[in-house]
Amino acid sequence: MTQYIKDGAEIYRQSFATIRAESDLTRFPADVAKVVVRMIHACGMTDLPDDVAFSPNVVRDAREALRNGAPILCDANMVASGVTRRRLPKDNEVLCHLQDPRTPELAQTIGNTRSAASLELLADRFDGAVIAIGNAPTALFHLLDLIAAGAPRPAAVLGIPVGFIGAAESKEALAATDLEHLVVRGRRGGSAMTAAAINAIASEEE
Ligand SMILES: C/C1=C2N=C(/C=C3N=C(/C(C)=C4\N[C@@](C)([C@@H]5N=C1[C@](C)(CCC(=O)O)[C@H]5CC(=O)O)[C@@](C)(CC(=O)O)[C@@H]4CCC(=O)O)[C@@](C)(CC(=O)O)[C@@H]\3CCC(=O)O)C(C)(C)[C@@H]/2CCC(=O)O
Repeated sequence: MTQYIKDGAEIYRQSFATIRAESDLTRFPADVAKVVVRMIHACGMTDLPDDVAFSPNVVRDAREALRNGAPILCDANMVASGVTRRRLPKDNEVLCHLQDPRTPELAQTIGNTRSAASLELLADRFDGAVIAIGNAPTALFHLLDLIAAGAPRPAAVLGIPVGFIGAAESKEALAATDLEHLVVRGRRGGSAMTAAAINAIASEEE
């Protein structure tokens, strides 16, 4: 029989110990460090901390919002699917409107992607929400434009889209705002990493 670790809790324990041994987390406050550990866990890149930028209250404010029942608004179903529901403190709604029948038409009307349109359809839920962008740079750009134009302000924005076209630029644009935010600078990001960040914020347990 092949020998390997079969105990899920032990796998997690050893993973987090390895991440903490191999990553430099010293510049992060304890609450942000826990989030970054879980993001590394989702992508296997122990140099990820070099690219993480954040506002000081992002974890505190996002956590408090979730405890008050705020929804989590996502740009992709992959992000929404990755959120572990049992970690959510108030059985919070996790919403993605990509499949909403109104999305393709709105995308045509605004001349943008379906990802951007799907987020616009959630604008009446922005107030105090936690917004998680893990895939689409256009969704993040559009979110910032909507807020600049007067849409309600979310409690926090996790801006972690991956890619080559607009990903780095959209995250720099978010980091330049006064919104509570966490970003991974540059091309790296993705739905798994973003869901992991939400999961870490939702519950303080590792
Ligand atoms: C340009 C797009 C990018 N997508 C990337 C990577 C992945 N996307 C996957 C999937 C299944 C989806 N991506 C869409 C969001 C789709 N992707 C785009 C768009 C064309 C435009 C977004 C943008 O540039 O801002 C976007 C379509 C749109 O009109 O918004 C998706 C909706 C496409 C679809 O299935 O219709 C779909 C989302 C599914 C969901 O709801 O979860 C991948 C799994 C690709 C694959 O199939 O291999 C992958 C997942 C990456 C991740 O971790 O999330 C990029 C590389 C991010 C790229 C944007 C940047 C770039 O440089 O091109």
